[in-house]
Amino acid sequence: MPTTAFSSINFSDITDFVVNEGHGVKGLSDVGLKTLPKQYIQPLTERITTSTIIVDGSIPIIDMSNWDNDSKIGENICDAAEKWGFFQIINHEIPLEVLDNIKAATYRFFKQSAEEKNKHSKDNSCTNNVRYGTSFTPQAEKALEWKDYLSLFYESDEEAVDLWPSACRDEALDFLSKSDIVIKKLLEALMKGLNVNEIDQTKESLLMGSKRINLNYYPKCPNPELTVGVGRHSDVSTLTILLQDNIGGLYVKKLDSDAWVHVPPIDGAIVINVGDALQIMSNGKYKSIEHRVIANGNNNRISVPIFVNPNPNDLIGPLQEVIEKNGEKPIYKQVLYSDYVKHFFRKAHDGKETIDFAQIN
Ligand SMILES: COc1cc(/C=C/C(=O)SCCNC(=O)CCNC(=O)[C@H](O)C(C)(C)COP(=O)(O)OP(=O)(O)OC[C@H]2O[C@@H](n3cnc4c(N)ncnc43)[C@H](O)[C@@H]2OP(=O)(O)O)ccc1O
Ligand SMILES: O=C(O)CCC(=O)C(=O)O
Ligand SMILES: [Fe+2]
Repeated sequence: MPTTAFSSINFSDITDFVVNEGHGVKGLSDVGLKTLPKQYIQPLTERITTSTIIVDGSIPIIDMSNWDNDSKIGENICDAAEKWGFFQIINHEIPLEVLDNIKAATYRFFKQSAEEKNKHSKDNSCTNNVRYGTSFTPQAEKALEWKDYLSLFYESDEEAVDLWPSACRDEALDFLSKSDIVIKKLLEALMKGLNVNEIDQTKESLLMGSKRINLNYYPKCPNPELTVGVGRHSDVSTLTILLQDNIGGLYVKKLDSDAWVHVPPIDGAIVINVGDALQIMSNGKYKSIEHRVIANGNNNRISVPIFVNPNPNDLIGPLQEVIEKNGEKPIYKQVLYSDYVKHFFRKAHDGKETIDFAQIN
């Protein structure tokens, strides 16, 4: 439990309590706050309303079980990446136990005291590769988001053993390593769809040269209709492999529309989405789609995305094969991937605007 009693949290101290002292929004939720602090009230335009939600469409569900014998699975993956930018996979061969273990580890990490978690905050962490935080970029946001997170950038098992929090380290490493086979299958199919038939070492670095795993915690929220769990954004990854629990609340923007579609939790499924890096490499063929998470008034929710990324030192741009073999005009320029990511992290969530950084004007 937080050391500060509910009655003594002054509203002007909220940011200090949540952000600086490391209690997070979980700390606010735990003390039974009845009214959403004003710092979390989002403008009307950023709240999801029933008028923008559609119920007559849903992202594809792709069964991976017959991968070795059925080339249609690869085609369906490419189709989903073009038309939705999002899909769910089932029978993906990541053991269910690995998924259960990382969910339990997420709860274990966030159940710790603020003092323990805050050892990994931006100011206190002894490494940039481990970061505990809240909202997205509190210093750049006009309204905060109702989410705490732990973000772990993978360098090596040895480094993780030394530096990642023991509450979740082994389970996070296991989820990362067990997801590798399916990540390679997905990338193989997506490259085939671009007429890239071989993933050599240079391509492998570009497509999956770095990985980051985030543990997201969305505590029960007073007045959830006034705020968001995560604001509208697209991921800056190549691909994101997302494990969500059974609560729901992730919404995806339907291509070329203003409608938002719910991503229903399916036991044992993994949600896959195309990130900006793959949209850029495919010269816009695969879509990195805006998505967001609502806050929930009744339940806590967790999710665990693995962001599969280029290497930070890679230059990313439309792949040569796409331009040469397919005879396309590039719509994006070459940018250093770490510059792209820094641009993303230094501003508040702003929908699809990050990609303007790479657009040829
Ligand atoms: C948290 O809520 C989120 C997160 C997301 C994430 C979606 C993704 O797609 S994450 C995948 C990102 N890709 C990578 O991490 C791979 C490439 N990595 C890099 O290039 C570098 O590791 C780096 C991320 C650029 C950091 O390099 P470094 O040299 O350490 O640069 P800094 O100057 O320290 O950081 C730059 C800037 O970013 C902020 N920042 C760094 N890491 C994180 C992080 N894990 N979470 C949040 N912010 C981070 C850092 O504070 C710096 O900002 P300043 O204002 O302090 O200058 C999607 C949705 C969410 O809600
Ligand atoms: O929690 C979720 O379902 C999605 C989170 C997300 O979009 C992210 O962490 O990038
Ligand atoms: Fe995301």
